[in-house]
Amino acid sequence: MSKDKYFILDFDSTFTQVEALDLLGEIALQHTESKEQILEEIKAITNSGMDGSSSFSEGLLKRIHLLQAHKKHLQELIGTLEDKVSDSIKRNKAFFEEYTDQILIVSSGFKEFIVPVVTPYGIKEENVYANTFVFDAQGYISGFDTDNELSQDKGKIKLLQKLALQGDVYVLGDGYTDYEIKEAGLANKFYAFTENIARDKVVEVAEHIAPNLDEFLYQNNLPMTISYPKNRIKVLLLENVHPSALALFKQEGYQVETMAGALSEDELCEKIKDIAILGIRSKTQVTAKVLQQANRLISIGAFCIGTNQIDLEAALWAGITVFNAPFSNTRSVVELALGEIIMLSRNVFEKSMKMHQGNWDKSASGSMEVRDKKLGIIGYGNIGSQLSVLAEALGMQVYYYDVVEKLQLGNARKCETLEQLLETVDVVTLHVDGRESNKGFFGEEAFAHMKPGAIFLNLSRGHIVDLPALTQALKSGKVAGAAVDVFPYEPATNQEEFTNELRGLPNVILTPHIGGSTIEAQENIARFVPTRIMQYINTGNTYQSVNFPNIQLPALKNAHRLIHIHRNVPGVLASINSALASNQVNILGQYLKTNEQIGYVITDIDKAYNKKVIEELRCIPATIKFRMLY
Ligand SMILES: NC(=O)c1ccc[n+]([C@@H]2O[C@H](COP(=O)([O-])OP(=O)(O)OC[C@H]3O[C@@H](n4cnc5c(N)ncnc54)[C@H](O)[C@@H]3O)[C@@H](O)[C@H]2O)c1
Ligand SMILES: O=C(O)CC[C@@H](O)C(=O)O
Repeated sequence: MSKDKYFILDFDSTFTQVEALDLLGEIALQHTESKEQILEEIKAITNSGMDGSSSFSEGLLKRIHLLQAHKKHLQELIGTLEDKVSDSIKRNKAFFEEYTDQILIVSSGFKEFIVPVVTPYGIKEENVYANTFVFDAQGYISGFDTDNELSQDKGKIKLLQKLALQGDVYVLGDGYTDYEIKEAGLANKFYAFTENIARDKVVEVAEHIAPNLDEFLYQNNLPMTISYPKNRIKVLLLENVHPSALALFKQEGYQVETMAGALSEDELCEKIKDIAILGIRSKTQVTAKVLQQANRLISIGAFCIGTNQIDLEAALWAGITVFNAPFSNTRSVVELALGEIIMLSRNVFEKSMKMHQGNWDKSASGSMEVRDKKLGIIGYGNIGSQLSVLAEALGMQVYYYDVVEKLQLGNARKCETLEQLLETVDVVTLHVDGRESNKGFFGEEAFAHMKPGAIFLNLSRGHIVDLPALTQALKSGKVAGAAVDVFPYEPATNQEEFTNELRGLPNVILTPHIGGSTIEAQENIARFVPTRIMQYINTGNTYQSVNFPNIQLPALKNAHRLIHIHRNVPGVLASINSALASNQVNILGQYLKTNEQIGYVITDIDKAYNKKVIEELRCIPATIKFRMLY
C-alpha cells in the first residue's frame, strides 16, 4: 500500500460505544441463571486485556468459552451495534467516505460483526483487519482462527509490521494495544479515544487525547461535519440547575462546569471570560459589565421564566442569544398560589405556629371558604391565565387586569383599571413580569385601594412590591394575610441568612422563591433550555429566543451554513451577497430577519467554496458576530 496518510481505528469502545463481546454475552446468556456473574467475569477479562495487564490471547479464549454464543445471536448483536456507533463517528460520515482507501479498522474483535457495522460508513471490507470465529457442528462459537495474528499477544503490532504502510499513520483507540502500535514505532501519532471510556493506563501514556472524532479531525485539519469540536466549548451552569441539563450538554460533548450558588458581578466578570454558554436561574445578574468581559459567550440560558436578571439589550448588541423556559414551571407556581390562597383564608399558618407553641385555638373566626370569593389576578399572562382556570374550578369568581388585551378564559371578568380590580376582590395576586418599569408597581396607593381584610400574594418578582407599604398594610390589618415568595434582595446561596422586615408577622407565608421549584418543573426546564441553546449552536435556529429575531430553517444536506449577526443598518445583506458573489460562492438558501437593533442572516452555501470569503464576511462593516456552523 502506498498513500500519504493512514487512519487506523479500533472497533470496540471506539467505533462503537460498547465492547461487542460483552454485548454478545448479554444476548447469548439472557436465559442463563448465572448471567450476571458470567458477564462480570467477561467484563473483567476484557478490561484487563484493554489496559494491558493480562495476556490478550488467553483472555480471548476464556471469553469465547464463557459466552456460550450461537451463530443465531450474531444478527441481534449487529443490530444493537449499529445503534451504538459512537456519536462523533455517526456525524462524520463524510470523513470516512473521503478517506475510504486510507481508513483501516484494526481490531481484536471479529469480522462477522465488524464488517456489517462499518461498511455502511464507506469503510472497505478488505480494510477490516480482525479475527474470525470458529463454529462447532451445532453452530455454537467454539473458538477462533488462531493463525490470525490479531488473536495473538501483540497482534496489532504484528499486523502493522506485515502491512508495512508507507506514509503517516494515525491510530485512534481506547485500548493499550492501540497505543502499542505507536510505541513499536509503527505509527506517527496515537490518540487515546475517550468518548466512550477513558482508561487511565492508556490516557497516561498517550501524547494526544481525542474526546471524540471531531477533536481528532479538527487537530489534523481533516474534513468534519461541525466547524468546531464541542469539547472545546465551555458551558457554565450556576444556581443548582437540574442535573438533566448537565447530562444533555455532556451527551453532545460540551465541557461543562456546574456551581450550586449564584456568582456576584465581579466573580462572574472573571469567570465568564472563556465561557461560551452560561446557564443561570433568577439570582445571577448578567449585567452590561459582565457582558463586556464575555468575549466567547454565544448564548445565555435562563433556567426559569423571568429574564429581568439579564441585560437583554446589552446581550443583543453583543450578538448573544438568550433563551428561557417560558412555561416549564407555570403549573407549579399556580398550584402554590392556589394552596396559599386556601391556607391564608383559613389562617392555617398562624394556627399551626400556635399549635407548635402548645396553644389550642379552635375557632372559625376569620376563616372562610374560597368558594364564591373574588380573586383578582394582576398580569393575565401564562401564570395568571392558568390560575384563572383552576381558581374557577374551585368556585372562585375571577377578575383580572392586564396592560395588554388578553383572551378572557372561562367566566373571568376583565377590569379596565387596576383600581377597579383592587376595590372589587377579596384576594389580590400579582403575576406581572419583572420589566424595569414594574419596579415599585404595587405600593401604598395600591394597598389603599384594596378592600379591608383582603389577602395579598406576590409570586412574581420582589422589586415589584414596595415592602414597607406591604408591612404597614399588614400591621394595620388592611391586609389580613399575605404570601410572599420573591424579595427585592434574595440570598445568593442557602447558607446566607434571610433578613427581611416581613419576618415574624402573623398570617404571612414566606417562601424562598420556590414557586417554580418542583421536580417536574426543574426537569422540564433542564430539557427545554439546553435543547433550544444546542439547536441554536447546531443550526442557527433562534426559535423562542427572548432577545433575537426568531428564525427557523431546516438544515440542508451538502451545504455549509453561515450565520451573520449585524447592526441593523442599510446595506449589510447586499455586502454579504456581494462578498459571496465575488468569490463565486453559490447560495443555496438565505433568510434575514431584523428587529430594531440587529439583523440576523442565515445563509446556506455550496459545500465547495473559496475559504477567502470567510474573512471578507467577518470584516463587513456593522458585523457583530459571524460564525460558520457546519
Ligand atoms: N415565584 C416563582 O418561582 C416564579 C416562577 C415562574 C415565574 N415567576 C414570575 O411570574 C411572573 C409571571 O410569569 P408569566 O410566565 O405569567 O409571565 P407572562 O409574561 O406570561 O405574563 C405577564 C403578564 O403581565 C402583564 N403585565 C406586565 N406588566 C403589567 C402591569 N404593570 N400591569 C398589569 N399587567 C402587566 C403582561 O402584559 C403579561 O400578560 C414573572 O414575573 C415571572 O418572573 C415566578
Ligand atoms: O428558579 C428560579 O430561580 C426562578 C423561578 C421563577 O422566578 C422564574 O422566573 O421562573
